[in-house]
Amino acid sequence: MNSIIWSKFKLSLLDQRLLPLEVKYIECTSYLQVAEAIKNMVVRGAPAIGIAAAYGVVLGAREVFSNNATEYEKNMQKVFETLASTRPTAVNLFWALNRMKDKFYSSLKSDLNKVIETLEKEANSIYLEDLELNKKIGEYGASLLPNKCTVLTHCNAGALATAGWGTALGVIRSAKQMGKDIKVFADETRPLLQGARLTTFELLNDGIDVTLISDNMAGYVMKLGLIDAVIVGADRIAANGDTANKIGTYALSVLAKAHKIPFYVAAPYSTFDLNIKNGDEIPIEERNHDEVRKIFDVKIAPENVKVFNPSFDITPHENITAIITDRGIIYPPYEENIKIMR
Ligand SMILES: CSC[C@H]1O[C@H](OP(=O)(O)O)[C@H](O)[C@@H]1O
Repeated sequence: MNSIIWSKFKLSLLDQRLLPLEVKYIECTSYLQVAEAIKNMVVRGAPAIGIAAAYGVVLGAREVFSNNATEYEKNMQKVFETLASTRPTAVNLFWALNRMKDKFYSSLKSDLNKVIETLEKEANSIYLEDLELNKKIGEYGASLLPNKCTVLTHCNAGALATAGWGTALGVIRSAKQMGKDIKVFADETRPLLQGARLTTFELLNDGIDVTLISDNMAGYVMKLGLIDAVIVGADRIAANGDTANKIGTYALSVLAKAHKIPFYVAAPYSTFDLNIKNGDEIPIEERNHDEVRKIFDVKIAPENVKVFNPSFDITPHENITAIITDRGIIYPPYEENIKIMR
């Protein structure tokens, strides 16, 4: 099931807020609609956010087109700024927008009338490249797993969070494809339940054995000896290997370390931000408090209760056994070995 479908100047986004209860696409014909969709998590997942924003630039380039290059450049600055302001943590958003910005300025100089066509080609290549990256991540990661293995994962780092196949779930898919006996425990992942709603949905659709647990069960499941490895996705990886991922990932890494269970991060090169030294520099998005007070709009807490709702946390590189990438598996010392991602 594609989370993102582009057809000439219309971007259809699978409304992931409704899954698994309803399959519905939101059709965007304006960059402002794409920005809203990213902000409201219609589309979510670091690579998917970057891909959607890239197509948002294509729509914007058509909406604000001007035959006057200076005016067009000014108009497009607003498009880039609007899309960049949607969510702060996943570096893939800024990576994709920078690629589109470079293409815009280079094509502006060559042929004003070819700008939109050039941008559409770039957005398509970002989409198709992500699919290839995920397959490579899958192959490298699957080689790490024993023939019979139970993996715990958190949130959704699957086909719905990417152009397809997935990063953490891509490793699981590739391992199954290699004939390995893979079972999965999926954390529900409060507050928006990407694990319960999206990961189980994907894995059941693929016939992969998945057991849903609430987040607070992870430690006990590890203590019972049911977990052989933890594999999660990422939203931004710093130059020392510190990794931003869905809230709850840090706690999982501490539990895995305590139980001597390997903890893997799976991510493409577009998730690395080697301009920042460590995780302290990664902006952590804080989201609407009702995301914690409600589930599917049903109140589960007093409406006037105070809430703290960080959408991500930082897993220190010391807790990460290895980072599985499209260029190979990176082991500590990360500051040295992460250089293959430059
Ligand atoms: C393949 S990266 C997916 C990554 O993005 C998720 O966050 P969100 O659902 O808020 O976009 C989560 O951190 C996943 O690991």
